[in-house]
Amino acid sequence: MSTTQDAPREVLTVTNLRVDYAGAETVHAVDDVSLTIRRGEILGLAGESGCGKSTLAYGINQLLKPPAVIRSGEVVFHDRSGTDVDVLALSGRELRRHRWAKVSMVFQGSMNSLNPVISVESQIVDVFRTHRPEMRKAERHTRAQDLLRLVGVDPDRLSSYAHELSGGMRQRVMIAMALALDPQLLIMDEPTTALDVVVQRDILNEIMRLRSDLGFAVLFITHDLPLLLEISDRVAIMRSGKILESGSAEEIYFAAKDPYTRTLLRSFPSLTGERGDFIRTGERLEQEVAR
Ligand SMILES: Nc1ncnc2c1ncn2[C@@H]1O[C@H](COP(=O)(O)OP(=O)(O)OP(=O)(O)O)[C@@H](O)[C@H]1O
Repeated sequence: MSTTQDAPREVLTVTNLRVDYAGAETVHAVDDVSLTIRRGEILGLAGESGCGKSTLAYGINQLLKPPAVIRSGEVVFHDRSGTDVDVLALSGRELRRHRWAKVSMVFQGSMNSLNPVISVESQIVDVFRTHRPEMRKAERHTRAQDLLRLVGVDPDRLSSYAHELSGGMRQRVMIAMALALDPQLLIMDEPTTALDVVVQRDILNEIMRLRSDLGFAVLFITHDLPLLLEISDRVAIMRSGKILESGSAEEIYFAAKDPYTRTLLRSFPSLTGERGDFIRTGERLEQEVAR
């Protein structure tokens, strides 16, 4: 576990964040959002396409590019050392360091961002060369092997190139890279959507196992509410740039307050049928993978 006893309970606080896309017609993509991510939890963010989930995720990690404009608000990262970091005030080297080492991201398309002409090892090792220049070559190699093992990929694959790996393996490599510097928060934006169901389940199991072994928090973004209810400790529902409500997965499932959340729940037959009795512990995930 990487958390220390004195580490703050929260890992990230977003307060009144507003992000617009400027243009002929301004889009208020994130509209006065406040949310807290607790250390070590999986916070699920659900909402229909276009509601602003990705804009919020990019905003949290200061990855937004024009025409996106952060109008107001604050994003504070609470480091395990006890230091608070004003993320939106970071720039240059400080910001790059923050992104890999403190908060890292895995996207749906991440697996396609592996460089096709560089081996898996060189790409993982690059993270260490940049961020841990003091590491010796042998140490970088051992750590790269460990990381692949951690995400369920044979370390022999270090010498492979992206085209020699399946989609699932490539996404696992991206998760390994995201974990390379022991971040305290992992933002995952539809990380398994492009994969087939069995591979998706496998990787989700892995993420849950790693989370409990390593203690990082996860902001998990998807439009797939049933999946989110299964894996999340808490769930936040987003619509038209706003967080409508948030609560434990059980609260959202059994006692959603907002009519929109109830409509969203009803729109997934798997949640209302016999198989909808979700079990969040991961047991069902394992059963499904075993089947
Ligand atoms: N580059 C851009 N320029 C203008 N508007 C944009 C841009 N990117 C996103 N938007 C708009 O901002 C709003 C939020 O988009 P965003 O991609 O954050 O939503 P989302 O919930 O992540 O959707 P999806 O699940 O489809 O990725 C949408 O109305 C979208 O059309």
